[in-house]
Amino acid sequence: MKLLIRGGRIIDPAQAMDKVTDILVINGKVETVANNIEAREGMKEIDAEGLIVCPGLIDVHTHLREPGQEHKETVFTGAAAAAAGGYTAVCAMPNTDPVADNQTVVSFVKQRGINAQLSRVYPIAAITKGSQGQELTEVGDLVGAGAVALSDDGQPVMNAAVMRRALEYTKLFSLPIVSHAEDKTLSAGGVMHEGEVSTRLGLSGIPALAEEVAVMRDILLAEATGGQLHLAHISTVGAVNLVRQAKLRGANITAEAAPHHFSLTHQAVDGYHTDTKVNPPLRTEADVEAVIKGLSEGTLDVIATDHAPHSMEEKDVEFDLAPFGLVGLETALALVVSKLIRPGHLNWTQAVTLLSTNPARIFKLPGGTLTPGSEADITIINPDLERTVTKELFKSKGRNTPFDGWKLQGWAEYTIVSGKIIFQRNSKEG
Ligand SMILES: NC(=O)N[C@@H](CC(=O)O)C(=O)O
Ligand SMILES: [Zn+2]
Ligand SMILES: [Zn+2]
Repeated sequence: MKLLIRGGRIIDPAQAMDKVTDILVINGKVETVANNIEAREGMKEIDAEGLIVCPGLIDVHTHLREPGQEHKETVFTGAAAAAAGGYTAVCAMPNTDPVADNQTVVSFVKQRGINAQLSRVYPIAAITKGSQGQELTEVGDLVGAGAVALSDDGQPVMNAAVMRRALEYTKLFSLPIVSHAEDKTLSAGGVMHEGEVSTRLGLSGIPALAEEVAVMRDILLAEATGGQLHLAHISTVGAVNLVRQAKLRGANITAEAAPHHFSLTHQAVDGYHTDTKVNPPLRTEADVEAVIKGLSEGTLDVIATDHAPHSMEEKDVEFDLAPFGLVGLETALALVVSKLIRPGHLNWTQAVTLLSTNPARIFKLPGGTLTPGSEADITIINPDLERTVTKELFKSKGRNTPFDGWKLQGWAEYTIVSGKIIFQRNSKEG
């Protein structure tokens, strides 16, 4: 199998490359990146003129809902959504039913991912049994079954002693601990950001402090243990500042932010649309600016979707009762291009670093570069293509997006895994 991608703008931050050239893929691996590669018989060719060619996007924070909640999403539909969004790999969060806290569920998710033959699926296993926050899981077994990180995402690990032991123990396996940083005693009962909008709408608030207290605790535990901490969905000014200060001290931590936290504020909740109900909640304008600054200066290392599909029936209830979460795989890239690159907050090298290079490095995954010999996981992006987000066209089963009807620029044209095209944009769908 040979694939020649011709004349694209290749952006590979891992080798400080940003140039218009060709790339040849043989047997699933990048063979060469060079000018004027000669086309040979039996080679498939892609004309990438005017397009961006970069290492495949990797989402380190996806909820796939299988096993147990297949009406919301399956590994197959989630991996198809990922492919359509330009992602060549996703890390699947363990808050399934049952929870991925044992080898059986972890290998099941991994195998489902292999069977789908779409984007790669890397399971994340639970930190504690049942994600109940009490008893640690068997890390060695979980790593053996294919877990690439541990997380109780959806729930914080409220017990600091448990988190301390988890950070200590996973050091042996060089495994990141992904923290859903939320102090439940501060967030309890809240359904949106605590501020002027929650007061006006009469909804109970989740204060920024609920995130910041937990972020600070986890940073202290990471510094004390030397464990590898990755902070999920950072959303407040204070949390960005805490991460920045910790990094200046040399702490072994990384952090991510989600597209909805740089694209929307709590004002979007006005109207009580439950597709704006997400945890952590949509915050203030100042928080959005801090997240954007954090991404542009490198305080935040990763853009991750926190793709959290729910069914229409579950979301079609009063705001207080709806589950938290929104889908993100099929809008993330266009939001990065439209909200960060076009306005000049990020350049393309920074965007690819946040979407591919850093995710691969932090979670120690294949891909993340187009250096010869590496996996041919490649995303080809049309930076100028403008489309209207149409949730009915999502490959995901989830329709819970606050971005439906938005006109956005910058969409994946091709998603390639191991040299195989797993997604190609249909020109009719635009
Ligand atoms: N983000 C969300 O609002 N929901 C996530 C859980 C989580 O990421 O905390 C979910 O699993 O639905
Ligand atoms: Zn979470
Ligand atoms: Zn999540």
